[in-house]
Amino acid sequence: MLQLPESPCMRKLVSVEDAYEICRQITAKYSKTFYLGTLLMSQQKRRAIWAIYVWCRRTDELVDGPAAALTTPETLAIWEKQLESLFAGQPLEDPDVALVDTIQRFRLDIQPFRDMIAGQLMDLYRSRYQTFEELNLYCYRVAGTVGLMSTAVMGVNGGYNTAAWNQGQKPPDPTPEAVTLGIANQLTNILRDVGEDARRGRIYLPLEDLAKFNYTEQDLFKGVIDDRWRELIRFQIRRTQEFYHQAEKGISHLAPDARWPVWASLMLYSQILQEIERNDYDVFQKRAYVPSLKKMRYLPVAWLRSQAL
Ligand SMILES: CC(C)=CCC/C(C)=C/CC/C(C)=C/CC/C(C)=C/[C@@H]1[C@@H](COP(=O)(O)OP(=O)(O)O)[C@]1(C)CC/C=C(\C)CC/C=C(\C)CCC=C(C)C
Ligand SMILES: [Mn+2]
Repeated sequence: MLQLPESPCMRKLVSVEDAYEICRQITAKYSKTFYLGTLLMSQQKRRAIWAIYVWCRRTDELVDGPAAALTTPETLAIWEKQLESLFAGQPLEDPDVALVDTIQRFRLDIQPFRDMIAGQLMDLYRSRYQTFEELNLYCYRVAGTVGLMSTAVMGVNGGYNTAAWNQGQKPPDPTPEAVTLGIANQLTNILRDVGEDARRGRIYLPLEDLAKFNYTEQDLFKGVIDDRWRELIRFQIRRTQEFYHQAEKGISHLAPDARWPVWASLMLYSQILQEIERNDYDVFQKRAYVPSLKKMRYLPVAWLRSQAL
């Protein structure tokens, strides 16, 4: 379990180097897929992504972790005050030392961080989404924001303006696609975790979609897998794949050294959708995951795409 501040006291904090090492270890422990992606980046960018990852993970744990029952809107308000302190250059805990360094090096914007806290707040008072539009807003807040934070670190295609024919033109902005990839990842996460969420009384699939396929909340809580369910999930998978497809178009506008890691994480994470199909849409009893060996096989394909597309 990740720790929240015991008390933001006057304790001496670790060095910047040690703080990044703490963030590396936490990223490696909690997310094999994203950690693998960061290993394909330059040292400076990869460390910054670890620092961001740890802040995001800790924010998520406030509402999703083992101590979530103790979290109130007030807890999130305190967390946001702590965030403001980081942006003012004042770390309060060891991993924050790395994030403060990252914020300053990459001139990060505070807004996506605030938006993510707003997303976690939604989890405190909502356990249903009526429409896809409502779900989309939630997904932007908890995951599209990660796309914005990461893109600020990874950088855009700097070579664009140096080409004579591009003089005076702005380089294409990949941030909409970065948000789209975050949303695609979150939609995938929701499909993978339907059973786990149902056991906590939560349904993230839009209720309008359940109705469209004549599948009820009671069916979902009972874990009914039949043709209505398969059609419903196929529909969700297709929609999510469209988000991935849209996101792919932005990758060539990222800095060249960021394209391989992003292609790799996109391909690995979207592969979870195929695993759900392979499990015959049983997301109640089985957790769809991509085996490590298979992940490795995607790396060269991701590399080829990063060079060619
Ligand atoms: C390779 C790279 C740049 C990775 C970014 C790593 C990073 C900073 C991840 C933060 C993840 C996090 C802890 C977010 C908190 C909210 C949350 C839990 C969101 C879900 C992530 C996955 O969580 P989980 O731990 O459940 O995953 P697994 O158990 O390991 O499966 C989310 C699904 C959201 C993840 C969203 C992203 C990584 C954003 C992706 C977008 C980009 C990297 C921008 C790319 C740019 C273009 C132009 C396409
Ligand atoms: Mn969560």
